[in-house]
Amino acid sequence: MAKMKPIIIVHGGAGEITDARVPGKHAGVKVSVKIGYEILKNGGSALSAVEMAVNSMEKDENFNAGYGSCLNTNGDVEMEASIMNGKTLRGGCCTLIHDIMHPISVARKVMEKTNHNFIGGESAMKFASEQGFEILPKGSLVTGDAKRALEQFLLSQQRGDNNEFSRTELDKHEPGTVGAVAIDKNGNIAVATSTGGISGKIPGRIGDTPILGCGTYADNEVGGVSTTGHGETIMRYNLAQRILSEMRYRGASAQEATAVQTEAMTKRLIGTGGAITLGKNGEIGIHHTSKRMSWAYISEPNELHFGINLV
Ligand SMILES: NC(=O)C[C@H](N)C(=O)O
Repeated sequence: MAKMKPIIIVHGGAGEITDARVPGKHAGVKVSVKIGYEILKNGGSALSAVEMAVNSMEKDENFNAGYGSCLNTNGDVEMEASIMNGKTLRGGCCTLIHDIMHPISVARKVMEKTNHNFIGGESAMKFASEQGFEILPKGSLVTGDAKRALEQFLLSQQRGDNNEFSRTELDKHEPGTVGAVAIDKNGNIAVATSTGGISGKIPGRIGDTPILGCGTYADNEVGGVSTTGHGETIMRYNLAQRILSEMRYRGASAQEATAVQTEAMTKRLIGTGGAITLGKNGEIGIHHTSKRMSWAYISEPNELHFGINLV
């Protein structure tokens, strides 16, 4: 296969994102994308690059994944993640994970060590433990910010100003899902997305992030997409798959497809979100209908770009 120039793009979540949160977001996505690019530059696989890029944001409390995840109504963390290999179209997904720092690595094990795509709940916890993942003491991933976000949610519910879509105020307190899309020197594409979901979710709620075609999709023949935003909306719209279809069947560029489909989703279903996309030749797409979405990418030769506002 022809040698490709490696490239990686990451996101740190779509939402309201207050000014106070911007520096932490910028710092976190920059660290993440550098880790991923270093792997690609040294000949590593796109899969390892996206996994490690996401790992770095999972342990950073500026993001809603791993440590710092949003809390459900019981005040507990329930996380979910998915990873996909664009060469084989194999995917690994997990949900209802708790007390594990790196759900994306559990997802990778599901992909590589089982004949299945998706494992959830206590069986997924058992699987993770058998695979050697450390199960942290209960509550280890809960941060003060996540507790405050849940308090805001409960208050807004009492006030009755919390409908399905208008989470604008709530959003300000949430730190944002994480994702990464990469192409390695062999032209293989991989995508990874990891989240704590949304504050005040019903225990057991499953969102878009662990679902292939919604939160994550990779296909070497077209490209890769990782999404973030209102999960119920993204799931119903199949946002990642729609962006890739726009590229495959209409010949749209990665940027055009990402913008057209993200806008169309919000127009049709109200809920907002965003996506990062790489076309199979390394073209970039970044768009969001939320106020902000933090992102960063590095392409040859070592050029780092990052941002958070719509351009
Ligand atoms: N901030 C996010 O992207 C949340 C995630 N999409 C969910 O609804 O679970």
